[in-house]
Amino acid sequence: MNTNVLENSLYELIVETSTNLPKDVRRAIRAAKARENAGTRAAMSLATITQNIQMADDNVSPICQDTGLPTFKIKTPVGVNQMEIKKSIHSAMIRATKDGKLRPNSVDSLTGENSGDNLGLGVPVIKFEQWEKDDIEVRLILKGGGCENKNIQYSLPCELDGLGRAGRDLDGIRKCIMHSVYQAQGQGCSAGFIGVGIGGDRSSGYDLAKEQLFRSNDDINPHEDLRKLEEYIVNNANELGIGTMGFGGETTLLGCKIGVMHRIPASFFVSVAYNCWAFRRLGVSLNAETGEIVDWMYQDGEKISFGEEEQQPSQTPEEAPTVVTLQAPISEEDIRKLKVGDVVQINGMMYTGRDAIHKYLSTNDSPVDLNGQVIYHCGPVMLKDEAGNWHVKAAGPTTSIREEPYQGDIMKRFGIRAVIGKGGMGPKTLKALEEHGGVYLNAIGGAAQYYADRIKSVEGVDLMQFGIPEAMWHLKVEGFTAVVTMDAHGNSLHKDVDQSSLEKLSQFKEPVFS
Ligand SMILES: O=C(O)C[C@H](O)C(=O)O
Ligand code: SF4
Repeated sequence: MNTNVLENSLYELIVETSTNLPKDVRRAIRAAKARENAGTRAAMSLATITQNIQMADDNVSPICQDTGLPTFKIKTPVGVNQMEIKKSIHSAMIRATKDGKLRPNSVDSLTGENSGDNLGLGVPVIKFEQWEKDDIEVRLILKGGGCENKNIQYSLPCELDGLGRAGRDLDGIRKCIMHSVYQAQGQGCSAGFIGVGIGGDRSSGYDLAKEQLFRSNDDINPHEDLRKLEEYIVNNANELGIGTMGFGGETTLLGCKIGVMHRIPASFFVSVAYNCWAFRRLGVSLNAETGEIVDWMYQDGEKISFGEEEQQPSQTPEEAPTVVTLQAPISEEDIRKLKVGDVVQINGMMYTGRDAIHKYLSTNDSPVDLNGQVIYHCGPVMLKDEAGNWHVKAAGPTTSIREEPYQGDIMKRFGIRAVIGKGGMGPKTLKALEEHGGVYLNAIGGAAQYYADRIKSVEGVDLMQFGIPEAMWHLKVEGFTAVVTMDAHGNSLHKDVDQSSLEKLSQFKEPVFS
């Protein structure tokens, strides 16, 4: 096999997977958009999502800045050199990272050092299998961290919030899956897709769950009980009212695929792999002699483009939210005027800060004056040009709840007035927002192209020792739009949606499959 051709084919697979959402996923998102009522937060969020999908297509740039943990699943005919394929994957990954199609995402778990090229111990994940066919099949999923963190594994029997006892039967499984959707709230960038593995042990159960994410969203489960369960879950999970980004709404779940395997008598696991709407998985068939791509997977049917006319749903004046323009630095008085539900448009500076920065600021001084400023929970994809200037390639929000232990104290200590992220924060931050005069602003998770477009220049960077995604980038923005979901008056949309969805979950307590 010609290794250059093979490397090019794998490079193409990586770039397409990161930038071009598969057709089955696009169909599900389009259907969800059609279900939302015009003017609601869910409809506006879905309009941003579809606009972002289109921008990623047009710019050939990452749909989401978190290009995830790459997992390759490969089937080869007998006699193909698997070590050669592995080497070509590694060089294709390095190239895709240099070209800004992947974020440098591989971090040493002990030192925190980013390898810079997306390679590392166990990264990327590559799994080989042999088969009888003549072609090589390579499937790739780029699974982001926010949704991965919402995976959950149940050991039956167990007691579940809102649902009571889940026993070792089909109905207990049903309860676990309903609960898994509830517990993800908006933090895995709903509306999501779930893969479920029934049985196995803790590791093979999760493998089976992830295997389901490689099924086409439109396929029909040949196992009749599982087909019924999949249908039940998609229909009823959408009654939970969590909605896009956890803002409330008609669609919470876009797909559910369930697989089953045997278990040993003492164990009964139900493992759920949650994937965000930015469901990046594709596959190719390669000619085993030449390494050329002969076919693409998941690409049946018409390609759905999300054109201009679809972008903004029409709004009646009374439904339209209040839009407030903020110029950073922002005064306490202006912040206290904001209420949950307001839409803000930010102009001026914002500073990125995520996990490493929050930990750092809890015991160190800030490299810049943050008084009145805005912190953006974001780990962007950045590229340096030949003149040494940085450019933003993708820059959506990251899950904020991870900063809950630090956020309130840091806001007070440095005088920060607003934090932007996604998925909301908890009671400690809510209390600090009230005491100090601060707001939490929710941006649309995954909309990395949409937000990159609002960033007009990169004015500087600090704490680069933490690596590109974790450094503190100084960004100048214009018209950066986000929704107030936690205000300085003790209100939190996240708390409200959590409570109302728990009440709705409890309506699914009675047995269905007994
Ligand atoms: O790492 C990121 O940029 C985002 C992450 O995927 C998240 O959802 O929190
Ligand atoms: S930010 Fe959201 S869309 Fe992007 S990888 Fe994380 S969970 Fe997925």
